[in-house]
Amino acid sequence: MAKKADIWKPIEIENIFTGGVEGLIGIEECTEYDLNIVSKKKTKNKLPRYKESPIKRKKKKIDEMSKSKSKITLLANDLFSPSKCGNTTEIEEISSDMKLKQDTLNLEVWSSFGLPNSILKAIEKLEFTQPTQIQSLTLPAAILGRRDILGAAETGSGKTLAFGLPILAGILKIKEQSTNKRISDELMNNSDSEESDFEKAENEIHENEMGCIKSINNVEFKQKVVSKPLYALILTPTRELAMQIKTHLDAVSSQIYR
Ligand SMILES: Nc1ncnc2c1ncn2[C@@H]1O[C@H](COP(=O)(O)OP(=O)(O)OP(=O)(O)O)[C@@H](O)[C@H]1O
Repeated sequence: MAKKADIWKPIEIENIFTGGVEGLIGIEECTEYDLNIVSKKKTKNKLPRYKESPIKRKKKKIDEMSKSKSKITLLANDLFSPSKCGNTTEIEEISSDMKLKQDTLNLEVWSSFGLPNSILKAIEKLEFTQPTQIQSLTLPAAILGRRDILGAAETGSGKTLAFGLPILAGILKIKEQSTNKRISDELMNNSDSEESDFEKAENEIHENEMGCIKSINNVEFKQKVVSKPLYALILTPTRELAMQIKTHLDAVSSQIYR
């Protein structure tokens, strides 16, 4: 890991909330990063040799960016604040390890971020052999450090999985905990244990249920509320982006439950 510096900075949120929430909400931003825009020569009279789908183009771009460390120099040396997370030695080890392995194709670097095995398998199946830079910087902080992160990186740099994988990892953890609890309850009560309403609702959920919603003004809610737990809510400025994120996270989660 590069030298420690205060690159992630707390954002003052005074005057936004009227008290009573101190310590509950904290936002940090990373401002000191460079985007080295690679200028492209104008090809006025030249037609493109071939056309690729936008997804293929993005994936290709990601592969190129993962190989070339110089294109985005996004440094976040203070991913984990020692006061909040404690074990900085472990974090530094992970990060330096990560740097060494960045050019090689293996899953060790992904697993050093604390991702569960099922997600690692999904990543392998999707052939995301190494994380992109924004993913390397955010995943350990979000999963191991349980930090809230405000990150920025250029389009096509892999931001969706940077926030999506911690969400999926968190959901898997909740599900694992509730399964363990159910098993231990059953053992304790010699089976026949009553499920709580929450557990019942949770069990009704299709394993891979993800959806896009659109907002409509002045909606009247019907009395009957479906009591399914909401594990995560991702808000996007456009419906197109919501669909893109859903497709992307579906691609990972469908591999998890295969
Ligand atoms: N680690 C990775 N290795 C290879 N491909 C990846 C990796 N992470 C993401 N991708 C692929 O790169 C493409 C772009 O990723 P993504 O859509 O997350 O970028 P983004 O930064 O969110 O872009 P935008 O700003 O346009 O929303 C997707 O097709 C995705 O499948």
